[in-house]
Amino acid sequence: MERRRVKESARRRLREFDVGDRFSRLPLPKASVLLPLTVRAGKLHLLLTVRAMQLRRSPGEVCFPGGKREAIDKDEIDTALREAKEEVGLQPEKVEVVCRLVDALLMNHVVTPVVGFIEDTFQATPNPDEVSDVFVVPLEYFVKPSNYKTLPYKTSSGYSGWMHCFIYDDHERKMSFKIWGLTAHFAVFLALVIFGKHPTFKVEYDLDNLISSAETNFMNLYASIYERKKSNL
Ligand SMILES: CCC(=O)SCCNC(=O)CCNC(=O)[C@H](O)C(C)(C)COP(=O)(O)OP(=O)(O)OC[C@H]1O[C@@H](n2cnc3c(N)ncnc32)[C@H](O)[C@@H]1OP(=O)(O)O
Ligand SMILES: [Mg+2]
Repeated sequence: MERRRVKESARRRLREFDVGDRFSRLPLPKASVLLPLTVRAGKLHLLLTVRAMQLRRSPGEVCFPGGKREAIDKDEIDTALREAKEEVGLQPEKVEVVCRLVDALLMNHVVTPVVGFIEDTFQATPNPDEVSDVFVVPLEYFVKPSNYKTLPYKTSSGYSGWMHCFIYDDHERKMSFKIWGLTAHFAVFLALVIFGKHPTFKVEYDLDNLISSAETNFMNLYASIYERKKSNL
C-alpha cells in the first residue's frame, strides 16, 4: 500500500515535468539514459551503474544505463530501454516508462533522461563489456547528501561552470561511489522534481520555476556551444 502511494505521488509529479518530444528535433547526435526508480523499504531509490574499466569513454565512472541512439531506435525511450537491456539485463516490458525530462549536452550529443519504474525484485545481470557494478541510492540523497562538493569544469568549446559531486557510502556493501557530472545533474533534477523541496546545497535552477529554468539553462548551453560552432564554419 505504502509502495503504491509513493509511486503514485512520484508519477503525478513526473508527468508535470514530461518534455515529451519537445527537444527531439535538435540537429545533434542523440543518446539516452534510463533513470530507473524502485521502491525499497517505502522509499524511492535510483539504480546506477559503474562503467567497465576497458571502455574508451568515461571508464570506471558512475552513470545510468544508457548509450547512443542507433538506427533501429524509434525514439529516445527506445534507446534508453534497449541500452538498459544490453547493459544490465532489464527487460523493456518490466519498465513502466513515466516521462522524459529536460535533456543535457555531453560529447556533442543531446542526452535525454527517460524516467521509469522498475520492480523492487529486479536483479541486474551486468554485461561485463560495459558495466562493472550496479548499485542503488535512496533518491533523497540527491537533495540531502552527507558528503557533497562542487567541481569546476571547462568544455573544449570554452564554456566553464561547476558540477555536483556526491560520495555515497553503501554501508551494507562497505563500498563508496563517486557520483558526479552528467549523472549527478540528472539525479539532482529528478529528486527536485519528485520531492519539490529545497536541497541542502546550491542548484542551478530557480526552484519556484523549475521547469522553465531547466529548459532555459539547457537552451542557453545549447546556444553557447552550437551557435559558436556555426559561427566557426
Ligand atoms: C561534464 C562531464 C561529465 O559529466 S563526466 C562525469 C561523470 N560521468 C558521467 O556522468 C557519465 C556520463 N556519460 C554517460 O552517461 C554516457 O557516456 C552517455 C552520454 C549516455 C553515452 O553512453 P555510452 O554508454 O558512452 O554509450 P554506449 O552505451 O552507446 O556505448 C559505450 C561504448 O561501449 C561500446 N559497446 C557497445 N556495446 C558493446 C559491447 N557489446 N561490447 C563491447 N563494447 C560495446 C560502444 O562501442 C561504445 O564505445 P565508444 O565510446 O564509442 O568507444
Ligand atoms: Mg552505455
